[in-house]
Amino acid sequence: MTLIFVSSPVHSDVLSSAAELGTVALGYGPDAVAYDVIKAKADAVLLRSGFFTDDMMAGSSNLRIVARHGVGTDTVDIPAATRRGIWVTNTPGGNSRAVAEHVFALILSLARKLPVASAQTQGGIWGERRAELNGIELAGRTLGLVGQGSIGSVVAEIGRALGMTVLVTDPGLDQTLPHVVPLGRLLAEADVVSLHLPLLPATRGIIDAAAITRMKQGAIVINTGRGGLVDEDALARALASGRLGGAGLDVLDAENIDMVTPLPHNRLPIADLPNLIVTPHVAGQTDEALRQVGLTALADIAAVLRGECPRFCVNQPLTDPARAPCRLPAAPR
Ligand SMILES: O=C(O)[C@H](O)COP(=O)(O)O
Repeated sequence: MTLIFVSSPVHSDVLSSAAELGTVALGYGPDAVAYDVIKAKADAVLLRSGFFTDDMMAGSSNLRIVARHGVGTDTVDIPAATRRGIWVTNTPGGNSRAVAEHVFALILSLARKLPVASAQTQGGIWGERRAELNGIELAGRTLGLVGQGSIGSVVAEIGRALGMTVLVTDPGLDQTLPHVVPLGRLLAEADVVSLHLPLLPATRGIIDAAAITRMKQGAIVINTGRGGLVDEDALARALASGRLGGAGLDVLDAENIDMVTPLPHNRLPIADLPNLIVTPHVAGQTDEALRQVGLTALADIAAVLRGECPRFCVNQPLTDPARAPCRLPAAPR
């Protein structure tokens, strides 16, 4: 009997479809089972947040596929999977709209100081401190996107619809396009800088103290990509001093240590700042996106279990039985 391990909560439609493919073991909830306990029997893993390491693959002798529920594959040891004959897939585009809308939820909340306004009002302060709540309008302002893959493209579309000028830094785009600019120019001109990049050695700390000094006074930083793209200490200093106007973070560097519980010391690296909003890696978490992403991941699990190539493979397992090579997508964005 086929065994599918589902690491973290997924859409109910995804669970019922998974049950049609085989037995489902859950890594969460009242019936939670640790992966190590079932690893010898698992045929497929549907992986949400959390790591999937070489150690976890060792002893997973039936395992054919680790299907990432999402775009980023930074939590999976892909070389180990390739070596061990395990497919790794992801779900590009499935949560782009959800993440892009979350980007604007953060931008608009910061632009209109909604967290402070709501806290004051619910705390019984109605009109007397309204002057502290003056906001800014987005129309006519410049939105700088560092990276423009599938998510960045939707962010750009929404930004333009709100009357913003969009600048993009992305080495993968045609550099002669008028809105494609070097990072230095983007930082100098953008009122809002939004990051849409994978975390790589070259992108770690792309928004650090030096980058912040190049930004406009009062600019807003949004990170829904990966923790570690922003130097959180430098960001906290710039928010506290008023050098930056606000920041919205859906991801934290601590997630790169422990994705599931990224606050191991019960301490947010940056906190208690009125111009900061932090959300717990939920930008892609709408009902629509969860369903779409989960079903896409499951379709690739079904394909691999049938002996077919998955649609969204990010590796080509070395020891997979001979078959027509799958077309590998471009590097993850
Ligand atoms: O990689 C992604 O697309 C996001 O980080 C969401 O991932 P998740 O489905 O594991 O929450």
